[in-house]
Amino acid sequence: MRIAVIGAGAVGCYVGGLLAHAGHNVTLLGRAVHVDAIKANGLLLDMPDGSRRIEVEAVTDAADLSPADLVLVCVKSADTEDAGRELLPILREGTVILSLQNGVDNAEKLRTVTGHSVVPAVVYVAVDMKGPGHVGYHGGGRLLIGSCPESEAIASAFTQAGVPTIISERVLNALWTKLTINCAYNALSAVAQIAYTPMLEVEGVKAVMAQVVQECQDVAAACQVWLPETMLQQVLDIAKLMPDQKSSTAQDIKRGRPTEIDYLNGYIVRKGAEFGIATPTNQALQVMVKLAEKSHCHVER
Ligand SMILES: NC(=O)C1=CN([C@@H]2O[C@H](COP(=O)(O)OP(=O)(O)OC[C@H]3O[C@@H](n4cnc5c(N)ncnc54)[C@H](OP(=O)(O)O)[C@@H]3O)[C@@H](O)[C@H]2O)C=CC1
Ligand SMILES: CC(C)(CO)C(=O)C(=O)O
Repeated sequence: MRIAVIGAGAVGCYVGGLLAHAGHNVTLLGRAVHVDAIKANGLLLDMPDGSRRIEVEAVTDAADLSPADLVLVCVKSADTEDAGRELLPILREGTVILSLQNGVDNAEKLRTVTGHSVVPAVVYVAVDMKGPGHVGYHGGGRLLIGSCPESEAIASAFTQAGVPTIISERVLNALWTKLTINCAYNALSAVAQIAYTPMLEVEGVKAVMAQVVQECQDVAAACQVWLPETMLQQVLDIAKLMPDQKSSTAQDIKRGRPTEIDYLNGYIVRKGAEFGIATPTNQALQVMVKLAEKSHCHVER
């Protein structure tokens, strides 16, 4: 399968690297710092059983990409539309675009920009870039992808490559469930730079999370998405699953990078406003992260 990965960052390098290792024809499109390192030394992937170097094509210019059977969009949500415009020349009639991103409307944005059908995916993996062309793995690894005629072949290729993938007719629900978890954890962990277990021990935190979840449920219902009745319990259980984890938003703030908060709590606020649903807790958390972005913006790169 000819695969183009738009966004040679943590998720793109992890999934693209494993697919290349399994023998697929993969090209990563990314920034020079990572592409130069990958060209010089291969992609370095740290796994629990040791590190491996993977030979994989990498380019910085979309014009150097060949037509693809499968395009994986792995950029942060703020970059989705630009990525969609960049991938237009490599699309053919049968090309499948897969959005490997958090947030619930990236596939829709890509559909609008490309005029092509796009399959959403939920990414249950924790990875980061430890340095140029160097991916660190911290857990998980599964994907849930939406259904399309090619889904079976894609899921099978991914699973064989070490990315266990299942197909779901309810991928939008799963994306909303993940969004709700992100809304409850990411901002609180970010503004305090605190891990989940100590965070939940602070008086009032669970009550704030319950308010966030209720607002997400109300907005989801207005969007015709029904979150599970056990949503709050699922949220609270995350801290037991990853007690020492700090959110990706906390990590972005620490590194002085822009966060995805406008597509997490910010999305709930915007959609709530559209439907006349009050979302004061999500709004307060969004604003707190925007403030933290401003005050921490040159802390650590
Ligand atoms: N990391 C994780 O464990 C998980 C991430 N996700 C989601 O996956 C998505 C990707 O996250 P992640 O991999 O962590 O992000 P990263 O920032 O590590 O990777 C994205 C990379 O794409 C680059 N990029 C952005 N736009 C373009 C473009 N048009 N052409 C080429 N390169 C581009 C970015 O460069 P620059 O920074 O210079 O813009 C960056 O290097 C997000 O939606 C995230 O929420 C979901 C689950 C887990
Ligand atoms: C699930 C969670 C909250 C784990 O840290 C996450 O997805 C994130 O940090 O963005």
